[in-house]
Amino acid sequence: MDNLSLPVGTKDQFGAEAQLQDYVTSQLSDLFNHRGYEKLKTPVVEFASVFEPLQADNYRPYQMLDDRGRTLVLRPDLTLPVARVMSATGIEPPVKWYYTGDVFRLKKELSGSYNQETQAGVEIIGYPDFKAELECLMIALKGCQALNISGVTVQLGDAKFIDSLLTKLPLTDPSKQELRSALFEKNLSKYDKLIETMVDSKFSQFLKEWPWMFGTFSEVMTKLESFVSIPEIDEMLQRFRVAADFISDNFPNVEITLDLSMKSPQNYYTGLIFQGFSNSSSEYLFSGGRYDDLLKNFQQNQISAVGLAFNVDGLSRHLLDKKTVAKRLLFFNSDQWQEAEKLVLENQDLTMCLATDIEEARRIAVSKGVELVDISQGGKPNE
Ligand SMILES: N[C@@H](Cc1c[nH]c[nH+]1)C(=O)O
Repeated sequence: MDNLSLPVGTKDQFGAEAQLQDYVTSQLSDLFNHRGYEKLKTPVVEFASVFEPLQADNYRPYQMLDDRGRTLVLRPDLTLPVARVMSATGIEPPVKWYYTGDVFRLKKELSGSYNQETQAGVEIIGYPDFKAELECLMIALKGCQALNISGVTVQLGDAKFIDSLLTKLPLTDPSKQELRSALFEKNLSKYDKLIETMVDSKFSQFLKEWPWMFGTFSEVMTKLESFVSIPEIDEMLQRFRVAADFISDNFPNVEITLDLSMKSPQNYYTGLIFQGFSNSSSEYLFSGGRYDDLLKNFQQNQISAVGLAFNVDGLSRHLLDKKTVAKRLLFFNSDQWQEAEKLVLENQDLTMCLATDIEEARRIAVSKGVELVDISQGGKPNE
């Protein structure tokens, strides 16, 4: 029956999984609040044009028409609406926003991922200094700390690394595009063929190693430092060093990796990009970066911006593996409400059993595999 099934890529959530999402969102909102961020709420439905700057392949949105025939979408991203708000309202930067909400990204069928994801994030608008990136890294890692997530790795990269290098290569534009996609797809036979023509270039050694330019921060940096120096790239390396020192000074247990052949997670990034992972899952915990040009899609003026979003579902699943203590059931008579109410308030692991009689209460306790506490005969629960 169709009315019992859900659209592909969606799911119902209940019990601990759904509650943990609330917990994660509230812990993160507390963190944002304490650091002086202001809340911003935008609609779930927006005009499709707001999201034009996104990578079409990754972010196919759910579409619909309004009553005037204009195309609307369920938002596939929460950063673009912030840029729209800034441009539409004329709110003066600098400003630090936070938000929590769902994004909708149509994934390939059978990909195993869901099309609705909950995010909680911040956007720092109007601060060009690298302090803004460091503040985002601080929030990302403090958030993980507040949720007790251990074994965190931060992967650093730069959205402009690939293009800065490609512009220096003696290749035609179409070949540069091909080289870029061969690198992203890790299609080494295609990649090797494309770099064959550049054996005599001063970049030849680097080009050979490029697909392997990922790994622990110190390994990749050591490799990089031995290659030709290019001013734009030297600046990026300097930023990587500052970010890595900042992370290790403040979070000595966090691992740092560098990936210089990865595709930027979002088209709109223009500088440092970072993503967090835990050693027990391949899902990202948080993802962010600098996006100085995004507001130009909505207005004349360029405004500096950096932000990040936490993957609330991923973080909740992470916590779900560790927790879930079943509650004991408290059976009581209707004239014992006050007593039962007090006990439930005092004992966090007790929940009221609303059964009519003790037999029914016993059946429920057995079926749920939890302990039954019976005060209907005047007894007291053991604490
Ligand atoms: N919107 C980005 C995360 C981000 C927030 N701010 C900057 N980047 C994402 O969903 O991946």
